[in-house]
Amino acid sequence: MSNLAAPTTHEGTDAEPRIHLLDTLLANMEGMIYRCRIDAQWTMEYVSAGCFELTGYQPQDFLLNSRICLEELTHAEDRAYCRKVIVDALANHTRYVLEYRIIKANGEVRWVGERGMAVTDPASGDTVLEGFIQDINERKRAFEALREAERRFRSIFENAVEGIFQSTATNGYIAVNPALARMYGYESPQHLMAELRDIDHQVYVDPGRRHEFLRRMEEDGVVLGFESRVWRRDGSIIWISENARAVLNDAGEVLFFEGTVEEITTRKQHEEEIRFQATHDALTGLPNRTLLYDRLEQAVFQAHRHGNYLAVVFFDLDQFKYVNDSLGHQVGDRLLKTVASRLKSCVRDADTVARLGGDEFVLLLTDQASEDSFTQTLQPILEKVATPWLVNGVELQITCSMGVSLCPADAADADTLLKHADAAMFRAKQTGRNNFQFFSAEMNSAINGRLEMMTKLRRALGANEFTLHYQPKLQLATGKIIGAEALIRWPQADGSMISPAQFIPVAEESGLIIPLGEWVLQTACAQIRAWEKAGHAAIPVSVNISPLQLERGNVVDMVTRTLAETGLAPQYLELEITESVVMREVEKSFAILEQLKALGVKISIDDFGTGYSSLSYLRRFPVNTLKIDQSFVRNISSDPNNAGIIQAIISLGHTLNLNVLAEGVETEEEFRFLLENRCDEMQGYYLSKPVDEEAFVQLLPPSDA
Ligand SMILES: Nc1nc2c(ncn2[C@@H]2O[C@@H]3COP(=O)(O)O[C@H]4[C@@H](O)[C@H](n5cnc6c(=O)[nH]c(N)nc65)O[C@@H]4COP(=O)(O)O[C@H]3[C@H]2O)c(=O)[nH]1
Repeated sequence: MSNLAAPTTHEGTDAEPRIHLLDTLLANMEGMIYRCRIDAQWTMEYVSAGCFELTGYQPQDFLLNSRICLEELTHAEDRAYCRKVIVDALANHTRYVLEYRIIKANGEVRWVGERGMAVTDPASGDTVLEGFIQDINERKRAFEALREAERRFRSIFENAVEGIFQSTATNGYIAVNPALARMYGYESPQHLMAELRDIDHQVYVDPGRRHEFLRRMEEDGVVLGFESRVWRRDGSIIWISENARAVLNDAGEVLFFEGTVEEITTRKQHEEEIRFQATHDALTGLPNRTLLYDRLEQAVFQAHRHGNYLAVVFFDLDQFKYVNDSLGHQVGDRLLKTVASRLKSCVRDADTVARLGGDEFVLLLTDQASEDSFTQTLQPILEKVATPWLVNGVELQITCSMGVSLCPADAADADTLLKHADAAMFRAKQTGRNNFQFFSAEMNSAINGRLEMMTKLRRALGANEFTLHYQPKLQLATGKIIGAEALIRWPQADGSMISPAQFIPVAEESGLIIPLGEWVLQTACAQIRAWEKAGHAAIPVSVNISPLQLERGNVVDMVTRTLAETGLAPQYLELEITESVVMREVEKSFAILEQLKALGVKISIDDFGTGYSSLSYLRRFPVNTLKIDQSFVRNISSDPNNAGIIQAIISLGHTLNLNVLAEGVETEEEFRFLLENRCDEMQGYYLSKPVDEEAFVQLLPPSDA
């Protein structure tokens, strides 16, 4: 052993080659083989050549501590540890294994690994240590880096806000982090893993959810944004979103799944709120038009499929506008809420009560075995809605009208069913309200008739097809014609006339009454001026103002403009407003009438006696004339009630200093009665039917008469 620093003796020549081999091996070995004494310096007796590579010192530097000793070479902080491990091994007669730092000759600190054992020197009989020291700096550094990375990842795992899990394909968890345990309501990850052994049933609320998770995993190897409802430990339910992937082995087999879990309950609640708002009515919480259509389409589908009946009920409160106008919107809203809950209480859970807006509701009654069973549902609704309710200590009552269309009998699609139910509701209103009507084919033709009429009306207005007739008014005391009522006429190509009773309601319904009414006003005013200019005595002409004109059209502006355009003095224009319209919106009507009065035009209340005017209102209203409705004039002799009513109206009118006119006077008898009862004026076939302008002009007295 040429580079052995200590002298060694070997007996026998056959040992030479072995010694040579050992020499070579020891010299070329990475690391240092040593023999040392068990003393304070670990005094070296033998050090192999690898010593230089390992420490930067020559083997001779160590031998018998000539320049440096092993104790000194060892990093000061590790010396005690090294000594303890060795001493313990000696005591236990075992090998020792150490990892510690040395300080090389150039001052560099490096990690080394050492293993060795105590041996007895056969020559001296002393116990010495023989061992091997190797540089493990790189391995140690890699290990440290790994440990650091592991520590960092564990910290992320432990402290993440999101839940993190590893789970098996067979329904159990391998690892979960504290966030997931908290999210699912468990004390710790350990508790969660101990208790949740069946993810399929214990975690997911909706059956088949785990199956879906596994299906997607199998298909794509990942599951992204997987939203589910899951149980918490206390039985409550939360929404979660999972992102997960399959971890595979080299053979491509699934080892486990790992992923993250985010709680999204609040987001889901917001989404749910937004969805609810988009599909429900804010005031009553009932389904709105959008949701109604959805449900209706489904119900139609089901009715076809199962052969059951479906009823679509159009529901509208009677005179709801009065409640709103007279008691205010707050009371109106409360009423609508009350109605909504009453309606719900009358139908089954599977049925739908929706609000379309205003006081319009739609009911979908499904799954009925026969058409008759609907009647049994609707009758109680009429009664329930009409039950009085208390508002600020005052008892109020409101009724409703309903129209019903049936699927499949009346229509097979949602739109037509709704349209038919609406038509039937219209009929219920016409037949005195507080009732329900089933749709009939004849209603359908009425709707079509109305639609056709609307189109024709619009065209006729553009083509200026209308004309005015005038019906004279007679002053009973003098027998003189003192005015006229302008009445619209719609002559047809065949010489016939369409009655205003037919087309005025359609014009009202379509809004066409606004331009039509303006045309009437302008034509009448221009006509009076023309008569005047032609040398006839100027007489006032009255024009009918429709409810919609009063409600929507700006009547005051229209009259002001027309008077200015035609140059007519306002006292020659009289506006006839129906009593029921005035009474419908008392305050609004009052304001408009005041402004009209200020313009100087006259105002008469048409159809008086049919609209329940109260005396106090009449006194306030700036009107000139009460026109007794023709229904009272008719049969005066045969019906003493009518005679009494007319006498009462005349006397009331005179008390209030108003002019009283009776319309629809057809007979001498009626004429005499009115004369005797000091009615001021009359109008009717007895004197003249409404006639065209040329015929009317013959009735007019000359200007100096
Ligand atoms: N049986 C009978 N009827 C008599 C007698 N005297 C007059 N009449 C009719 O009674 C109606 C009186 O007009 P109204 O009550 O305002 O009722 C009017 C009015 O509400 C409406 N109307 C007519 N022209 C206009 C108009 O220019 N504008 C508006 N908004 N409505 C109009 O149409 C309704 C019907 O008008 P008309 O068919 O012209 O019917 C007129 C008139 O021809 C009589 O002695 N016996």
